[in-house]
Amino acid sequence: MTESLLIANQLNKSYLSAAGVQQDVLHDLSFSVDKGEFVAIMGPSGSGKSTLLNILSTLMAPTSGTVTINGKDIWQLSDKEVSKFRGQDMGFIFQNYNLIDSLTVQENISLPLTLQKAGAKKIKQAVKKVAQMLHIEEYLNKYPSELSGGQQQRVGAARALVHNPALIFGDEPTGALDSENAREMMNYLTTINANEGISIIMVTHDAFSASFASRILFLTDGQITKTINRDNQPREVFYQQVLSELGNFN
Ligand SMILES: Nc1ncnc2c1ncn2[C@@H]1O[C@H](COP(=O)(O)OP(=O)(O)OP(=O)(O)O)[C@@H](O)[C@H]1O
Repeated sequence: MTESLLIANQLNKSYLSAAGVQQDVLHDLSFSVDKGEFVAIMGPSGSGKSTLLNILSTLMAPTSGTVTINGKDIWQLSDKEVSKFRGQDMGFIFQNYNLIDSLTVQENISLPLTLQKAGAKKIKQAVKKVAQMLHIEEYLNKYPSELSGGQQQRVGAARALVHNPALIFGDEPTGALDSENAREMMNYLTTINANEGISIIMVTHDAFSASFASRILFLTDGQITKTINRDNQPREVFYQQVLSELGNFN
Protein backbone atom coordinates (compact mmCIF):
# COMPACT_ATOMS: atom_id res chain seq x y z
CA MET A 1 0.00 0.00 0.00
CA THR A 2 1.29 3.47 -0.82
CA GLU A 3 1.75 5.87 2.05
CA SER A 4 1.33 9.64 1.88
CA LEU A 5 4.50 11.56 2.60
CA LEU A 6 3.03 15.02 2.21
CA ILE A 7 -0.58 16.16 2.49
CA ALA A 8 -1.61 19.71 1.56
CA ASN A 9 -5.08 20.42 2.82
CA GLN A 10 -7.22 23.43 1.83
CA LEU A 11 -4.29 25.79 1.35
CA ASN A 12 -5.05 29.45 0.87
CA LYS A 13 -2.52 32.23 0.45
CA SER A 14 -3.16 35.94 0.14
CA TYR A 15 -0.58 38.69 -0.19
CA LEU A 16 -1.15 42.25 0.91
CA SER A 17 0.42 44.84 -1.39
CA ALA A 18 2.17 47.95 -0.05
CA ALA A 19 -0.98 49.86 -1.02
CA GLY A 20 -3.03 47.53 1.20
CA VAL A 21 -4.67 45.62 -1.66
CA GLN A 22 -5.22 41.92 -0.97
CA GLN A 23 -4.29 39.42 -3.69
CA ASP A 24 -5.57 35.86 -3.28
CA VAL A 25 -2.96 33.60 -4.86
CA LEU A 26 -3.86 30.06 -3.73
CA HIS A 27 -7.46 28.90 -3.33
CA ASP A 28 -8.45 25.86 -1.22
CA LEU A 29 -5.68 23.83 -2.76
CA SER A 30 -5.46 20.17 -1.66
CA PHE A 31 -3.36 17.22 -2.84
CA SER A 32 -1.02 14.59 -1.49
CA VAL A 33 2.31 13.10 -2.50
CA ASP A 34 3.13 9.46 -1.77
CA LYS A 35 6.45 8.22 -0.46
CA GLY A 36 8.77 7.74 -3.43
CA GLU A 37 6.65 9.78 -5.85
CA PHE A 38 8.04 12.25 -8.39
CA VAL A 39 5.60 15.12 -8.91
CA ALA A 40 5.96 18.13 -11.21
CA ILE A 41 3.96 21.34 -10.85
CA MET A 42 3.35 23.35 -14.01
CA GLY A 43 1.24 26.39 -14.85
CA PRO A 44 1.35 29.85 -16.37
CA SER A 45 3.50 32.60 -14.92
CA GLY A 46 1.81 34.04 -11.83
CA SER A 47 -0.38 30.98 -11.21
CA GLY A 48 1.15 30.47 -7.75
CA LYS A 49 3.70 27.68 -8.34
CA SER A 50 6.57 29.21 -6.35
CA THR A 51 4.19 30.31 -3.61
CA LEU A 52 2.94 26.73 -3.31
CA LEU A 53 6.46 25.30 -3.28
CA ASN A 54 7.55 27.77 -0.61
CA ILE A 55 4.60 26.79 1.57
CA LEU A 56 5.12 23.05 1.09
CA SER A 57 8.80 23.38 1.94
CA THR A 58 8.18 25.35 5.20
CA LEU A 59 9.73 28.56 3.83
CA MET A 60 6.43 30.46 3.94
CA ALA A 61 3.23 30.13 6.02
CA PRO A 62 -0.13 29.72 4.28
CA THR A 63 -2.92 32.16 5.13
CA SER A 64 -5.00 29.10 6.05
CA GLY A 65 -4.84 25.35 5.56
CA THR A 66 -2.34 22.72 6.64
CA VAL A 67 0.72 20.91 5.33
CA THR A 68 1.48 17.54 6.89
CA ILE A 69 4.79 15.83 6.18
CA ASN A 70 5.45 12.36 7.58
CA GLY A 71 2.39 12.76 9.78
CA LYS A 72 3.55 16.09 11.27
CA ASP A 73 1.65 19.34 10.75
CA ILE A 74 4.65 21.49 9.87
CA TRP A 75 3.05 24.71 11.06
CA GLN A 76 2.47 23.26 14.52
CA LEU A 77 6.20 22.65 15.01
CA SER A 78 8.37 25.08 16.97
CA ASP A 79 10.96 27.15 15.01
CA LYS A 80 13.66 24.85 16.29
CA GLU A 81 11.78 21.73 15.20
CA VAL A 82 11.10 23.26 11.75
CA SER A 83 14.82 24.04 11.29
CA LYS A 84 15.73 20.50 12.29
CA PHE A 85 13.09 19.05 10.01
CA ARG A 86 14.23 21.24 7.11
CA GLY A 87 17.86 20.36 7.72
CA GLN A 88 17.37 16.60 8.04
CA ASP A 89 14.40 15.64 5.92
CA MET A 90 14.44 18.12 3.04
CA GLY A 91 16.76 19.01 0.19
CA PHE A 92 16.43 22.04 -2.10
CA ILE A 93 17.56 22.49 -5.70
CA PHE A 94 17.16 25.98 -7.11
CA GLN A 95 17.60 27.47 -10.53
CA ASN A 96 20.33 29.82 -9.34
CA TYR A 97 22.18 27.11 -7.36
CA ASN A 98 22.56 29.29 -4.22
CA LEU A 99 26.16 28.18 -3.74
CA ILE A 100 28.40 30.13 -1.38
CA ASP A 101 31.27 31.63 -3.37
CA SER A 102 33.74 31.80 -0.50
CA LEU A 103 33.44 28.07 0.20
CA THR A 104 34.94 25.26 -1.91
CA VAL A 105 32.71 22.78 -3.69
CA GLN A 106 33.48 20.22 -0.96
CA GLU A 107 32.47 22.71 1.75
CA ASN A 108 29.33 23.75 -0.10
CA ILE A 109 28.18 20.15 -0.47
CA SER A 110 29.00 19.44 3.18
CA LEU A 111 26.84 22.29 4.50
CA PRO A 112 23.68 20.34 5.46
CA LEU A 113 25.79 17.83 7.38
CA THR A 114 27.97 20.53 8.95
CA LEU A 115 24.80 22.22 10.19
CA GLN A 116 23.72 18.88 11.67
CA LYS A 117 27.12 18.74 13.40
CA ALA A 118 27.91 15.41 11.75
CA GLY A 119 31.41 13.97 12.29
CA ALA A 120 34.21 14.66 9.78
CA LYS A 121 34.43 11.02 8.67
CA LYS A 122 30.70 10.76 7.98
CA ILE A 123 30.79 14.04 6.03
CA LYS A 124 33.74 12.92 3.93
CA GLN A 125 32.08 9.61 3.03
CA ALA A 126 28.73 11.21 2.21
CA VAL A 127 30.31 13.93 0.03
CA LYS A 128 32.37 11.31 -1.81
CA LYS A 129 29.26 9.23 -2.54
CA VAL A 130 27.20 12.08 -4.02
CA ALA A 131 30.19 13.58 -5.83
CA GLN A 132 30.81 10.24 -7.55
CA MET A 133 27.17 9.89 -8.49
CA LEU A 134 27.11 13.39 -10.02
CA HIS A 135 30.57 13.19 -11.62
CA ILE A 136 31.95 16.19 -9.77
CA GLU A 137 34.74 14.52 -7.76
CA GLU A 138 37.44 16.38 -9.67
CA TYR A 139 35.98 19.77 -8.70
CA LEU A 140 35.77 19.24 -4.94
CA ASN A 141 38.65 21.62 -4.17
CA LYS A 142 37.60 24.32 -6.59
CA TYR A 143 35.39 27.34 -5.90
CA PRO A 144 31.93 27.75 -7.51
CA SER A 145 33.12 30.66 -9.68
CA GLU A 146 35.60 28.29 -11.36
CA LEU A 147 32.83 25.99 -12.60
CA SER A 148 30.42 26.10 -15.53
CA GLY A 149 26.67 26.55 -14.96
CA GLY A 150 25.98 22.83 -15.43
CA GLN A 151 28.75 21.89 -13.00
CA GLN A 152 27.46 24.38 -10.43
CA GLN A 153 23.97 22.98 -10.74
CA ARG A 154 25.31 19.47 -10.07
CA VAL A 155 27.06 20.80 -6.97
CA GLY A 156 23.70 22.29 -5.89
CA ALA A 157 22.08 18.89 -6.42
CA ALA A 158 24.84 17.16 -4.46
CA ARG A 159 24.26 19.54 -1.54
CA ALA A 160 20.51 18.83 -1.71
CA LEU A 161 21.20 15.12 -1.38
CA VAL A 162 24.20 14.71 0.86
CA HIS A 163 22.16 14.30 4.05
CA ASN A 164 19.88 11.68 2.52
CA PRO A 165 16.61 13.62 2.77
CA ALA A 166 13.19 11.99 2.37
CA LEU A 167 12.00 14.77 0.09
CA ILE A 168 13.61 17.05 -2.48
CA PHE A 169 12.06 20.33 -3.60
CA GLY A 170 13.14 21.72 -6.96
CA ASP A 171 12.32 25.20 -8.21
CA GLU A 172 13.14 25.18 -11.94
CA PRO A 173 16.06 22.78 -11.34
CA THR A 174 16.93 22.81 -15.04
CA GLY A 175 16.09 26.48 -15.58
CA ALA A 176 19.65 27.60 -16.19
CA LEU A 177 20.86 24.54 -18.07
CA ASP A 178 21.38 23.79 -21.75
CA SER A 179 19.48 20.79 -23.11
CA GLU A 180 22.29 18.30 -22.56
CA ASN A 181 22.82 19.30 -18.93
CA ALA A 182 19.06 19.44 -18.36
CA ARG A 183 18.74 15.86 -19.58
CA GLU A 184 21.59 14.78 -17.32
CA MET A 185 20.03 16.49 -14.30
CA MET A 186 16.65 14.89 -14.97
CA ASN A 187 18.21 11.45 -15.47
CA TYR A 188 19.99 11.94 -12.20
CA LEU A 189 16.82 12.95 -10.33
CA THR A 190 15.02 9.95 -11.84
CA THR A 191 17.80 7.65 -10.63
CA ILE A 192 17.77 8.86 -7.04
CA ASN A 193 13.98 8.74 -7.05
CA ALA A 194 13.97 5.13 -8.29
CA ASN A 195 17.01 3.81 -6.42
CA GLU A 196 16.89 5.69 -3.14
CA GLY A 197 13.12 6.18 -2.89
CA ILE A 198 13.57 9.94 -2.41
CA SER A 199 10.35 11.81 -3.20
CA ILE A 200 10.63 14.83 -5.49
CA ILE A 201 8.35 17.83 -5.91
CA MET A 202 9.50 20.11 -8.69
CA VAL A 203 8.17 23.32 -10.22
CA THR A 204 9.01 23.71 -13.88
CA HIS A 205 8.00 25.58 -17.01
CA ASP A 206 9.74 23.01 -19.13
CA ALA A 207 7.72 20.15 -20.69
CA PHE A 208 10.86 18.06 -21.24
CA SER A 209 11.82 18.18 -17.54
CA ALA A 210 8.23 17.58 -16.41
CA SER A 211 7.99 14.46 -18.57
CA PHE A 212 10.40 12.67 -16.19
CA ALA A 213 7.85 12.94 -13.35
CA SER A 214 5.24 10.28 -12.60
CA ARG A 215 2.49 12.86 -12.09
CA ILE A 216 2.03 16.47 -13.18
CA LEU A 217 -0.25 18.98 -11.47
CA PHE A 218 -1.32 21.96 -13.58
CA LEU A 219 -2.01 25.12 -11.65
CA THR A 220 -4.25 27.90 -12.96
CA ASP A 221 -5.02 30.94 -10.81
CA GLY A 222 -3.98 29.14 -7.63
CA GLN A 223 -6.01 25.99 -8.17
CA ILE A 224 -5.12 22.55 -9.51
CA THR A 225 -7.14 22.45 -12.70
CA LYS A 226 -5.69 19.27 -14.20
CA THR A 227 -3.62 16.27 -13.16
CA ILE A 228 -1.97 13.85 -15.56
CA ASN A 229 -0.25 10.57 -14.72
CA ARG A 230 2.56 9.00 -16.67
CA ASP A 231 1.54 5.45 -15.66
CA ASN A 232 3.51 3.01 -17.80
CA GLN A 233 3.97 5.31 -20.76
CA PRO A 234 7.49 5.78 -22.12
CA ARG A 235 8.80 9.21 -21.24
CA GLU A 236 8.80 10.32 -24.88
CA VAL A 237 5.07 9.57 -25.16
CA PHE A 238 4.32 11.35 -21.89
CA TYR A 239 6.30 14.34 -23.17
CA GLN A 240 3.91 14.64 -26.13
CA GLN A 241 0.98 14.53 -23.69
CA VAL A 242 2.54 17.31 -21.59
CA LEU A 243 3.08 19.45 -24.70
CA SER A 244 -0.52 19.03 -25.74
CA GLU A 245 -1.75 19.92 -22.22
CA LEU A 246 0.41 23.05 -22.26
CA GLY A 247 -1.17 23.95 -25.61
CA ASN A 248 -4.50 24.15 -23.78
CA PHE A 249 -3.13 26.97 -21.62
CA ASN A 250 -2.18 29.14 -24.57
N1 LIG B 1 6.07 38.11 -1.61
C1 LIG B 1 5.06 38.48 -2.38
N2 LIG B 1 4.36 39.60 -2.08
C2 LIG B 1 3.31 40.01 -2.84
N3 LIG B 1 2.89 39.35 -3.95
C3 LIG B 1 3.55 38.22 -4.30
C4 LIG B 1 4.67 37.75 -3.54
N4 LIG B 1 5.13 36.60 -4.13
C5 LIG B 1 4.35 36.39 -5.20
N5 LIG B 1 3.39 37.35 -5.32
C6 LIG B 1 2.35 37.42 -6.35
O1 LIG B 1 1.62 36.20 -6.31
C7 LIG B 1 1.32 35.74 -7.64
C8 LIG B 1 1.88 34.34 -7.81
O2 LIG B 1 3.29 34.40 -7.78
P1 LIG B 1 4.21 33.07 -7.86
O3 LIG B 1 5.62 33.53 -7.87
O4 LIG B 1 3.80 32.11 -6.82
O5 LIG B 1 3.78 32.53 -9.30
P2 LIG B 1 4.54 31.50 -10.26
O6 LIG B 1 3.46 30.65 -10.85
O7 LIG B 1 5.63 30.82 -9.55
O8 LIG B 1 5.10 32.49 -11.36
P3 LIG B 1 6.42 32.38 -12.31
O9 LIG B 1 6.16 31.18 -13.19
O10 LIG B 1 6.40 33.66 -13.08
O11 LIG B 1 7.61 32.22 -11.42
C9 LIG B 1 1.93 36.78 -8.59
O12 LIG B 1 0.89 37.63 -9.00
C10 LIG B 1 2.94 37.51 -7.73
O13 LIG B 1 3.05 38.85 -8.14
